[in-house]
Amino acid sequence: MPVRLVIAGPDGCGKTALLVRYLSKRFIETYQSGIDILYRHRAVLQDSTIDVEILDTSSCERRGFNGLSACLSWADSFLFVYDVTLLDSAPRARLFLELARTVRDNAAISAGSAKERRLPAVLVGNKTDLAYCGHGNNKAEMEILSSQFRCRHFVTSAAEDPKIIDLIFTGLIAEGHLSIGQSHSLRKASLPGRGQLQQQRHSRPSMLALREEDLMSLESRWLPATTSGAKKREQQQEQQADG
Ligand SMILES: Nc1nc2c(ncn2[C@@H]2O[C@H](COP(=O)(O)OP(=O)(O)OP(=O)(O)O)[C@@H](O)[C@H]2O)c(=O)[nH]1
Repeated sequence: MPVRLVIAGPDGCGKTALLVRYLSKRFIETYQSGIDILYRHRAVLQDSTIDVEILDTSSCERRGFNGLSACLSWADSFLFVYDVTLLDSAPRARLFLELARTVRDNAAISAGSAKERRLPAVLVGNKTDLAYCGHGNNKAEMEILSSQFRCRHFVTSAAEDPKIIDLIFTGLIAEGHLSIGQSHSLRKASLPGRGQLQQQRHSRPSMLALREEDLMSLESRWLPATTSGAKKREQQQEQQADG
């Protein structure tokens, strides 16, 4: 049974760059954007090989709460990426973590299992090589978040830090592999195939039933944060282009 890993985060934070760096050891300037891609990979960890499926998501915030929930409920572990140069990363990362927490808790309730003590997730701040562009000063907030959700936190650069990226992915795969026996009943059986993933990007696939109050409190915060985040990023990109 392969370990399933989902990579999520705001547009352009470097999700694909991190994954490509891990898989190919290379950094490429331009990647295809706007589609989900499922990678199948065989990881070698301490003399054993582990099959891994890694879903590189796109347009996470625009697809909204339900679309992202469906991906999260498929996975064994999560990698949430944020861009260290942006000011509004902490509240946006919190939404991703809260959504993952809600999905996992509801899956545990449905399966009659105990809720997990810690989230099988890693929070990764990317683009440290661009910190001169105006570091979002998120570090303390991110540390608080990672301790609240009991997940690890790293800052790195897909452009410059291949060793840390390798450690992040191999650690998460090893963790997923260890926990798979306990938690596989919490997963959804399947994810749409690659072609369908592209077609269904903005649709609302079936998902685990979420409690009404969780849904309202999370979804109401999800949409405004998305809009303001996208606006700020556009403004920052314009400023960088002008400068
Ligand atoms: N300088 C620098 N640029 C980076 C780094 N990581 C990614 N980038 C650049 O940031 C841009 C976006 O990277 P992607 O990997 O496509 O980001 P993404 O999160 O997959 O984007 P979407 O698929 O649109 O959500 C690309 O131009 C990358 O080359 C980094 O660590 N340093």
